[in-house]
Amino acid sequence: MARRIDGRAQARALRDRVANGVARLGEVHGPVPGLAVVLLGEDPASRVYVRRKGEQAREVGIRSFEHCLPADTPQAELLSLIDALNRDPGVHGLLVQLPLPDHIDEAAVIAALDPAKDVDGFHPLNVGALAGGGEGLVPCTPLGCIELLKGHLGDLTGKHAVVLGRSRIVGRPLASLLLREDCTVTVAHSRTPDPAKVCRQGDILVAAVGQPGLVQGDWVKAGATVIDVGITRLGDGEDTRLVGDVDAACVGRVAGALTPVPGGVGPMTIACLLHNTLVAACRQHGLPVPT
Ligand SMILES: Nc1nc(=O)c2c([nH]1)NC[C@@H]1CN(c3ccc(C(=O)N[C@@H](CCC(=O)O)C(=O)O)cc3)C=[N+]21
Repeated sequence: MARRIDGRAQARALRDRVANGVARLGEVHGPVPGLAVVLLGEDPASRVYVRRKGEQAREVGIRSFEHCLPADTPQAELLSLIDALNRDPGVHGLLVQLPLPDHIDEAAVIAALDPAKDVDGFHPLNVGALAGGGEGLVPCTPLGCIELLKGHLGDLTGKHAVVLGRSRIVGRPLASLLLREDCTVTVAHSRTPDPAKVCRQGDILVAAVGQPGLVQGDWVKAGATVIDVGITRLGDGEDTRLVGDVDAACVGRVAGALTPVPGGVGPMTIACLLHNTLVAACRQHGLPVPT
């Protein structure tokens, strides 16, 4: 049976490190890091994440500002809120919850963020910095995947990593991060012929497509480390459950280690958001980033 990689425990450890970093900032009379989250509309799942981010931010000593606006908020109003938060010296990290309602131009909103406060790492300057090997802010979910992999495997040098999915938010930035860790990287996606055969080559396999149970036992090399990024809520009403992109029952018999859903990548994503907020606050004040 595959070992279960405990995302909750690793996320807790990362939050402890962030809390220490925040406390050390206080000792040198640095800023209290602040994180602003903007949410448009009533999507209940998004509200849960926003609340969770707020609670965990406060636990590590980060100030949390939540802006929940109605779904029909005009784009101009959203842009002027972003402008105000860009200028607010108490806000070091700024995140707009995605997806946005149809009448909003997502690219325009992301471009309006101050890249130094863009703790999601979605602004074109941060995307470019990551692709070019520079020092920007890195998207939280891919960063969480790297943390989980290093926590389990240690050094990733020379491992063949297969990323299933090429999204802007996970697949693409994760491929860049794995290259930075000196992996051999293959990206497979919806137009890849025989994706099972490609995935089977991976010492590391990361599934990030949002298709519940897509990855079966014969998609996985024996002993591989498998990270399941997909989080899909199945069912309705009272009777719902979260499922990943990996069919855990059969993959668990082949893989060496596997992240669960829930309790895997999700909690690490939030911990990395807090980490990015600390990093952003330090850089904005010209202070060294605690490690
Ligand atoms: N600008 C932006 N940045 C995001 O990072 C972002 C976003 N928009 N929009 C929505 C998605 C989704 N997302 C999750 C974060 C944590 C869990 C998480 O912690 N999940 C728990 C379970 C949560 C539950 O029980 O519902 C787990 O996997 O164990 C899930 C999903 C961040 N997102």
